[in-house]
Amino acid sequence: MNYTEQFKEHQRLQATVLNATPAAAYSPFQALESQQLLLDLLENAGGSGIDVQGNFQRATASIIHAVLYGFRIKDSSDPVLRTVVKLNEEFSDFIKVGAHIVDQFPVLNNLPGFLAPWKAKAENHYTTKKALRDDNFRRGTESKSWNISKHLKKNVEKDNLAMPLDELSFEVGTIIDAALDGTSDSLIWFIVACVTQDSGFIAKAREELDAHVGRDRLPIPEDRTNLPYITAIVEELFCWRPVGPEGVPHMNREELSHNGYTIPKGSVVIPNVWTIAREEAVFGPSPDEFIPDRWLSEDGKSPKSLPVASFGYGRRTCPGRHFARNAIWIVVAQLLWAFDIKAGLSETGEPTVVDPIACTYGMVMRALPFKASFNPRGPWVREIITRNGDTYNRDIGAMLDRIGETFTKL
Ligand code: HEM
Repeated sequence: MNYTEQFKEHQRLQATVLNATPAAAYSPFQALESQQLLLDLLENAGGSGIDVQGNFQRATASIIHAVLYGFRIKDSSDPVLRTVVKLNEEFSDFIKVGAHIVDQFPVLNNLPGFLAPWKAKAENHYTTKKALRDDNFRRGTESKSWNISKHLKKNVEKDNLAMPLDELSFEVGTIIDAALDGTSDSLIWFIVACVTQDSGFIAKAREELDAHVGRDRLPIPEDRTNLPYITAIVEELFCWRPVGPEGVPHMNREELSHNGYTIPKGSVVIPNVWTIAREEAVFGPSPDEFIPDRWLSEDGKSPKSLPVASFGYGRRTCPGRHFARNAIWIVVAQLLWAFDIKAGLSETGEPTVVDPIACTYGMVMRALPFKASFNPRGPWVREIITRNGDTYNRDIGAMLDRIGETFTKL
């Protein structure tokens, strides 16, 4: 969508539920799903390892579907989750610059459908997406407890905004699509970092966790100020493996001049996020190595503010960055607290070799499937993770209503 008044209206709505303050309200739910993830990983502990993708996708999908629509995703084969994953993959293929000849020659869009196969593909994509989004939005708005769909619908009606409900439904679905890949793929890259890049960062994180959290409870979001090294790990993750290394293409609305180059109005500008994240003058030496310490102040006691390109920039910067940071932070803290994470074993019992750069190409840089094993660091881990049983017996309606109450005070 162009940078129109209509687009700005959507951005304003997104800000009301995704800015730093509202985003903090979702932390209890993110912690709950992180705990469920630990339980799921614990189930497979001691074996030859598991394919990590399904578990991390499920956890992320469950957080976002719960807060946006009021229902959780309990299984990685859930049809709602599988449809979002498939649509995101299709979308990533569609928007590759030059993927279709019509991108170079827009006039070809006047051809009849049988000579323009991209039209049927796009139509089919849209129809599936709209049906899924409308169905989820209906579930959300008809649900008894608070959720973002209900909250936004109420605000659109209260403020008399000229936004039809199916446009709002599309808006909420866009947040789901945007949130799923970035968050789950960053977490999967974290596992790759644990398995392939440990030159001492795990021991350092454990030292911090043992000192401030101990072994009687899981880390919680409120521990964040005491755990700057965990924050440093998360920031390094965004830089080491930006999930969108080619950023998102933009078009400049005015002619620009940069470093002596003229960029004519209407050019497609593609930010090279990968290279920006490897700028030694900003991030220090060895940018290809996973070095969380570069994100710490000189005394090592607080995170250092460095620019992060992974979330985009300017007026289109990712509105979900606070949500993403919170969700990833709690999972990283709890995983490091709980497990020794190693590469999975082959059929003959040998550790498999995980290639730290094996990935998909397209809008999203996703680690290729690999196996990892998650073994509890000690007996206290199983005791604490299983202490309260399955998280599916929690009253999520009550949790969501508490988030709603927080919103009334914002
Ligand atoms: C590590 C996780 C994430 C990364 C790396 C990421 C990155 C990005 C990037 C690069 C953009 C495009 C910015 C541009 O156009 O320049 C974007 C857009 C967006 N992101 Fe994120 N994001 C992440 C997680 C999330 C989450 C958790 C949410 C919501 C809860 C979210 C919601 C959005 C939305 C709504 C847009 C705008 C989409 C549009 O314009 O249609 N993102 N994100």
